[in-house]
Amino acid sequence: MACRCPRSPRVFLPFLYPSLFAPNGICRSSAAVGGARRHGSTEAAAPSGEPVSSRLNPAPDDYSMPNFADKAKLSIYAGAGGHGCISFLREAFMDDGPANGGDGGHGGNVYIQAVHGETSLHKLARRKVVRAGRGKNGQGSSRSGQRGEDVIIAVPVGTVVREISRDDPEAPSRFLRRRIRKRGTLPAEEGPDGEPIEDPDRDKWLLYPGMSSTDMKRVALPRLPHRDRIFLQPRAPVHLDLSRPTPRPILLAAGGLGGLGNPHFVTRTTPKPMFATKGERAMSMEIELELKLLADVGLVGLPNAGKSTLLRSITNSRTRVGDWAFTTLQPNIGTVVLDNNKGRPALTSYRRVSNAPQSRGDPFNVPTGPQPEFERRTRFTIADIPGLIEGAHLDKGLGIAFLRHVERAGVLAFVVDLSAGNAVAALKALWTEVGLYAQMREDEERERQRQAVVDWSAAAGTDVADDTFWPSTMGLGDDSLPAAVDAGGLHIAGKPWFVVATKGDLPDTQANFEELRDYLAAVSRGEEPHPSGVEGAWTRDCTAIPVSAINGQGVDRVVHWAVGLLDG
Ligand SMILES: Nc1nc2c(ncn2[C@@H]2O[C@H](COP(=O)(O)OP(=O)(O)OP(=O)(O)O)[C@@H](O)[C@H]2O)c(=O)[nH]1
Ligand SMILES: [Mg+2]
Repeated sequence: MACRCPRSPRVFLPFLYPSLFAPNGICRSSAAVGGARRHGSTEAAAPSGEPVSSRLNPAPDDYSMPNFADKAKLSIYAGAGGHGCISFLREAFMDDGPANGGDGGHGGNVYIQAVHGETSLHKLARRKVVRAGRGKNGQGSSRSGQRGEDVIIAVPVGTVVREISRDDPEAPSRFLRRRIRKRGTLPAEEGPDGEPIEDPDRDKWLLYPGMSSTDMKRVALPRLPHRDRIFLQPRAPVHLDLSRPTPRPILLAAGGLGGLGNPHFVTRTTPKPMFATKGERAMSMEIELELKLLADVGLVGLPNAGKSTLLRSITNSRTRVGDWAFTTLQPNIGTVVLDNNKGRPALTSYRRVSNAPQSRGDPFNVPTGPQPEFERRTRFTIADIPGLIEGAHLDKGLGIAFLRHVERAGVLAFVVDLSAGNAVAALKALWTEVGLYAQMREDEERERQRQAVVDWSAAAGTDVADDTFWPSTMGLGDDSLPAAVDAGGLHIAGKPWFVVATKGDLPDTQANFEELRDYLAAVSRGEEPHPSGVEGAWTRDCTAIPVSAINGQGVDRVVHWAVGLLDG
């Protein structure tokens, strides 16, 4: 019986209806599979004329697609402190015993920690709200309330955390209290008509519920005792660049202090205090998380150039491959194993181990004895991102935002299809987009730094003492962007790079390759400017490696060359 599925344009079929191409698909027709999927493929054909699927030339439905998100916005709420308790001992023959109200428990803190094993922010993007536990109220018989539960937000290594806003309801009264402590009393001009303004701490007290309203008005409350915070709230705005795993969680929002029970206020004149303090209200914060994958080599290319096939050919990745543009819709990371510790390594490579102190204010930079300067590299990672098209910076195609995942790569590999027009023009177009992306990032970073100069400390509820302890901007990586903010695009153009010329197996590609090779030789000699046009960019040894990734030919050279550049 004839297939009842309409014959759509071949290019879109596998993308929209991969099930039609499944080995057991209902409407699978050999014409559709053989024709739509293969673009100039040189693979062996079965006697029926249908191409043989292989790992490097897989069916469109033969791929793995883990959940992935590289951005997330979170509202985080620290826990409020539990209230102190007003209670008196009651026992047989003692109906009016001493005060024995317990203290309230402190609120839970919210921390963040970069850990290996996390690869995406999709769970956090869905979660949206993170709340630490509230401290429990104190109880009679001097029983203190339980502390609220802490929450640790686990993020992948490579995550940048930015504070958007914070709300600390305790900040104004903490600020006033600090001034009172400094000057002894509130300045007269701060009250209306020169009257001293009402005690800002009045609403911090809990009064015994059995008191009459007149007693409540008349009760003489002592001065709120000064209490040091156990956890110092980081200064606003928080900016963390977690480009390494953090050995300990980093505090984002500190929980409120628990209230004090009535025994704290026993004095000779007030032996039976009918009051206790409330727990502090919790602070909340809006943060933005941005994941910049940390791969050693980043693949950059036009759509359909063969990036994913190349990744499959040198790693065990199961990224999707297809003969249409934008097959890849999210970044994929593959690992090239140089030494699986089972015999002779494929390649001997050493990577430099940084002994230098980590950048600005890293509180975890505890030297742990002498370290070797080099260590053996047993593997390296490659990131494959969606294809870039000309005008991607104007949001054409999938835009240029995915370049953030190769921004921190040690080496860039430009993948150019030799069968798809002039390779030199393609390379220049790619570099133009990369250059514009670099410019955009630097502008963004400059703007962010300009905003961070504003002193938010009083209004934002910062604990003054923590200025000395915790810088608002902390980079845990040597390559964090702020250092390169005035780099004029060099933070990307300064990286070592090379070109992988794919589909070399197709006819009439040799002349194209030779033109590309001659152009790169001229760039290396300094006769041609760097394709991005950036002054001082890396042009030391620009080369093009011809490969036929679909047949696995020439790809070993890509690995060797990449390792050579990574080793420096
Ligand atoms: N003949 C030949 N075809 C290749 C080669 N490399 C890839 N292809 C084919 O080119 C098409 C596109 O390959 P992909 O690896 O999906 O290309 P991509 O650059 O990842 O594409 P996007 O994900 O859309 O950016 C597929 O049909 C591959 O089979 C090659 O070396 N030779
Ligand atoms: Mg792809």
